[in-house]
Amino acid sequence: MGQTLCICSRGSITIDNKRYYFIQKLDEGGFSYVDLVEGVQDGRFYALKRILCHDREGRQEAQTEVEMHRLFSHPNILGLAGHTFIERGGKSEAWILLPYVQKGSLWSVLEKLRDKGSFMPERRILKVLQGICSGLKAMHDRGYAHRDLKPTNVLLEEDDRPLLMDLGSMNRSRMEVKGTREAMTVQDWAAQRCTISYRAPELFNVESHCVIDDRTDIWSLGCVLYSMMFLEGPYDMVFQKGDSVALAVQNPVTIPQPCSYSESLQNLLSSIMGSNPQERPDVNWILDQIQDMTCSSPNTQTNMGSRVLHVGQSRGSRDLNVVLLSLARPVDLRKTHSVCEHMQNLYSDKHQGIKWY
Ligand SMILES: Nc1ncnc2c1ncn2[C@@H]1O[C@H](COP(=O)(O)OP(=O)(O)OP(=O)(O)O)[C@@H](O)[C@H]1O
Repeated sequence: MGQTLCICSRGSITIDNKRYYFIQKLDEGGFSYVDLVEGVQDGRFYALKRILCHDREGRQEAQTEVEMHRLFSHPNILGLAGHTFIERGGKSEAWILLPYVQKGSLWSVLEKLRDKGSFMPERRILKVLQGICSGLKAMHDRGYAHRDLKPTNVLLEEDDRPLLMDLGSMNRSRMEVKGTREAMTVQDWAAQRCTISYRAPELFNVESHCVIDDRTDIWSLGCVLYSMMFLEGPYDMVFQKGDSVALAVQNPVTIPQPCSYSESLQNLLSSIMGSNPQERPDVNWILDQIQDMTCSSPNTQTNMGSRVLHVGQSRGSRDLNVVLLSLARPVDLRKTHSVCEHMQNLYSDKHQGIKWY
């Protein structure tokens, strides 16, 4: 990537000999300002992330973020369009040019649903989760961990394809901690770089002799899944009330009840969010679960116009209880019957009887 940049009077910048017009401010992160710019040559929109580097270490961190973007060419990881460093008054600023994703972050989508009093259907959750896991798998397979996975760091394309972004906290996934001093260094680093309400329990009190690995991302993934289900992070309220997140994450996650999502999804959430990292699954196992659930879970919005609200089994019974919500129009009755037939086929192997309500 070239190092040339000029700021012209008409509000344009040049990176790698290509000019971009400034359009408007987009957002502000904890470490950066993000602007919308338009390529003069290609007419495309880009997000320009500007990071103020206070010292040599800050510059190195920004350089690492650039390198992490370059390392991956994956449909679920945001690519890099260009970058440069500019020096001003003894300080440097990293300018990272990224493809602009108009729909914005997963968090902004969840906020809109919450404002409308709506929710995210299970099938949609599974689709987004699968994409996030595919991006994570690419990172973990190459020995890296994201370390700051959260709904504001996932962008959603128009077709709901998620893109992992903000690779500024990424590092090698395996960190071997030998002694109290190293433990404190890792803990202080996590306090700065891993968002508190999505931070894995083992990063709050790092033990003197331990291995931190990519399962910190799995914890954060659980928090992202929880956010999609309940439109807020599991520890958002704890943090907002000023209570201790470090303490709260030691207990098993509480799933608000009644919950309209399938038991499989609730179980998946509980297994992902194990406080003990040794008991947390890896991303491959989660991808397998999602695959199974996508193929077999009937507790989703169907394209037949009816919605299965609940599937469950009474204790000690082989009967399956199904609560089916049919849309009110008469035409949907026929469709409801086809959902029943479909489910009868799905479950006939495993269950002697299905009770419909
Ligand atoms: N390519 C993009 N397309 C659209 N919006 C973007 C893009 N990149 C960043 N943004 C917006 O800017 C916000 C901040 O970006 P980013 O998370 O990279 O900054 P940050 O300073 O590292 O933030 P933090 O560390 O607080 O998460 C994002 O949450 C998103 O709303």
